[in-house]
Amino acid sequence: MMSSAIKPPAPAERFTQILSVGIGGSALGPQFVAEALAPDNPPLKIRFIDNTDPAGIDHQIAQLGPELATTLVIVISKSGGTPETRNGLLEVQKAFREAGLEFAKQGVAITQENSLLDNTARIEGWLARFPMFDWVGGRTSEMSAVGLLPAALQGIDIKEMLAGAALMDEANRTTVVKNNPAALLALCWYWATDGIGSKDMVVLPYKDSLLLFSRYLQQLVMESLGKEFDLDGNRVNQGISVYGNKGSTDQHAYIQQLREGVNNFFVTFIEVLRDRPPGHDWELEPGVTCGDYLFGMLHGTRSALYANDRESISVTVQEVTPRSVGALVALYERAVGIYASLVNINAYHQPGVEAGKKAAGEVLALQKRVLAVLNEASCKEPVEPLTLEEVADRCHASEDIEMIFKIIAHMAANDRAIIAEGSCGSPRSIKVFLGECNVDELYA
Ligand SMILES: O=P(O)(O)OC[C@H]1O[C@](O)(CO)[C@@H](O)[C@@H]1O
Repeated sequence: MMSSAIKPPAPAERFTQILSVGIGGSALGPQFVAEALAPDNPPLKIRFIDNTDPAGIDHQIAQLGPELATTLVIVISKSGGTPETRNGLLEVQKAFREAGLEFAKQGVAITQENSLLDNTARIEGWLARFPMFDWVGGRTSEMSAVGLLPAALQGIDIKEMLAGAALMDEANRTTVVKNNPAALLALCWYWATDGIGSKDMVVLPYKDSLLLFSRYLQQLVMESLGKEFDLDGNRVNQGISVYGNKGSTDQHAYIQQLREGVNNFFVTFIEVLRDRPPGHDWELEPGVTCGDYLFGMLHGTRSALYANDRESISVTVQEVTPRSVGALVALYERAVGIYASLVNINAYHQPGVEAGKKAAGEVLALQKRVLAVLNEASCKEPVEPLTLEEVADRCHASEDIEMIFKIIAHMAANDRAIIAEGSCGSPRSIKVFLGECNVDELYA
């Protein structure tokens, strides 16, 4: 990539679209950068599968239609074992098989060497594999192959992104705090939130192309700073909540509450000085352009909030370019690191996420037991529809009866279980069985 060997294709070359499969730090940076910087008619248009929602995946694949044949699929996962990403890959591979296409010729993996994904891509002979390094965190991977490969293929100048990030890093190396942008930002967060996350960070870029900045920052800040224990093992429940969208759009949504409601936030205004590329501006009323209105809205809101004791930070960039976006990414990555040091926590792990993943695994394991019990009862002659209590008893999981109900309701909604009596609106009334008896199938 750095040698510029990777270029977007010329028209009528082999690929026309990119389908990126990844989640969290393996999706949010590329999504933000595509929205911020991709040209209006990129050489390769990018779309994302970033969830294990089957309908969402179907929607992306349906929208590709016959262009699946000319779609480069980039599967991104640092660990190479994230279930949502694995499921997205399996769904896409199924779509390729059904279309009579060979996935390996169009698949690219970005992952740590020897991960499950890396080994799959190697054994199946995918088009290419790009390494992710252990020391690059998922949420700080935008400037690695994770962000740079999709960006380069969309015709975005990745050398300029890196140059912007490098300039910002340079500025952040000074030990003179008032000249160090990341240290200043981190100190502002500390000041605004009393160093305990007492207020939320509302991120408001006044520029449509920066719409996804707040989503990107949400993971960067909250997954890094939201920690139960500090580095000395004290329970601290640290973190700063992040939300936002864009101005002035949000002025017509929730700014009313920010100005007059509960004072539990600070705003970060992202101001972009250049409204349009040179030579395209015009005055829609004497002396005033459309961009002047945006400028007025930003500064009007900022003053109105200030007048009511609501604090804000303003970050100003000249224009939205690969260089300024690279600089913004580096600024926030460093500010998060510095803030973590200020409050004595580890910004670079995420133990809390593991709890949810483990619990999801337990739900799926319970579902297999429920299926085994229902299968046995459904294979009887005549079929034996079971109540919730009966299913729970036979699963030896009476304490999980609510979860068993959820599992059955989900299966019934997807035609994988049949409600013989009662309705899901009144759980104790239902009797359930499977439409088919799968004698040969081993569910447990
Ligand atoms: O890149 P991976 O390993 O698939 O992980 C995806 C995301 O999952 C997390 O581990 C937990 O949400 C994030 O830190 C990470 O960005």
